[in-house]
Amino acid sequence: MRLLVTGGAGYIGSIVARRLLARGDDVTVLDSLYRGHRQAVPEGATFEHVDLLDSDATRRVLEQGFDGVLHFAALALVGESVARPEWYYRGNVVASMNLLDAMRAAGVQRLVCSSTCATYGEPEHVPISEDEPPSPVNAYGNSKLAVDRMIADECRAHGLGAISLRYFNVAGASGPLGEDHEPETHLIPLVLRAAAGRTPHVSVYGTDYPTKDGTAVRDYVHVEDLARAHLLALDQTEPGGHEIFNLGSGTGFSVRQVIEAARTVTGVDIPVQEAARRPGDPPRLVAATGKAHGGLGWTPERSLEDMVGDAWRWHQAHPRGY
Ligand SMILES: NC(=O)c1ccc[n+]([C@@H]2O[C@H](COP(=O)([O-])OP(=O)(O)OC[C@H]3O[C@@H](n4cnc5c(N)ncnc54)[C@H](O)[C@@H]3O)[C@@H](O)[C@H]2O)c1
Ligand SMILES: O=c1ccn([C@@H]2O[C@H](COP(=O)(O)OP(=O)(O)O[C@H]3O[C@H](CO)[C@H](O)[C@H](O)[C@H]3O)[C@@H](O)[C@H]2O)c(=O)[nH]1
Repeated sequence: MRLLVTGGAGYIGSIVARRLLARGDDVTVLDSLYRGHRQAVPEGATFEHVDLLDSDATRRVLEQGFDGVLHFAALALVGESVARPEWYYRGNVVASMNLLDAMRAAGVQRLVCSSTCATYGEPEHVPISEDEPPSPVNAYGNSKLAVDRMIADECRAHGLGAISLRYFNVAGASGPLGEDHEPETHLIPLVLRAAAGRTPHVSVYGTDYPTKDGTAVRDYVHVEDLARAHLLALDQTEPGGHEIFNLGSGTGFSVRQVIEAARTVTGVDIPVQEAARRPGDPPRLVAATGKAHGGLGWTPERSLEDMVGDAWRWHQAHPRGY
């Protein structure tokens, strides 16, 4: 297939793009490089240095003709979204609207879009199924939910076939590609920075959560397992249909358990500093896995130790990132 990958210079998009190339697809990466890295665009992909907020440039890229789009490009920092919500509505909602306009004009009929468990906010039922009413608690989640709804309406009105994949906590690396965010806010890369001695300690945000050890629980999924789900989703879009799938392992790990796994993998007694809760962090987010298993035929295969181990190897090979 001829595919466009928006955000393909970023963490998850680059790894999915590499996998698509490996199965023989023709891949174009569109990225503004605002948060991504030119070096992360996999060899063999065509690169378009374009911002989705530039509607004319976006339209010109789509006019090249594609069988489908995988849409990863987004702003994705919860804290930043609370401080600057207008960036998030523009960068996620307006940018995605420009993409849909350009796809419609060019007659592109397949879309797989990155969504997030942040759309559920602080859910009433955990494990979280796709039927849980969305109720985001920050502008990031609100903007991503708006994108999912916009896509659903586009499908109904204009016959697009789309799948929104709601990732839980993505981690790990894949060959030459890994996680290099600046600023970095995610737990696993920060734990590994402390293990490498780049920071004096890792902070544990909140030790008074109603969980087994008092720290927040998340559902971690390996980026390679996630990449495989995208390939399955791409082949299952139905004209006029929009489906949502939660992507997680179904198992929750606390912050302390993640740090313990990193101590085992690295052999370093990683220093920890207990700190206050990070505002807006729910106590426990774990995916219900039934719909992705039944509907996509997807089950994650890699463990927390695999994620931490692969991220550690990547970190050691790229101590300063790309
Ligand atoms: N990392 C996670 O744990 C996680 C969890 C849930 C959902 N997601 C979603 O997955 C997607 C990818 O996340 P990531 O961690 O790889 O992020 P990332 O920041 O590494 O990658 C995003 C890429 O999009 C590009 N981009 C942003 N705005 C753009 C624009 N207007 N035009 C063109 N390019 C633009 C950035 O330059 C960057 O390369 C996002 O949509 C995010 O919301 C990520
Ligand atoms: O230095 C740190 C960093 C994080 N944490 C804790 O570790 C857990 C995981 O935090 P991350 O920042 O790694 O991930 P989040 O669960 O906050 O965020 C993830 O889920 C969000 C939805 O809630 C978004 O989709 C986001 O893109 C995705 O990375 C949280 O309880 C957080 O408080 C720490 O204790 N110390």
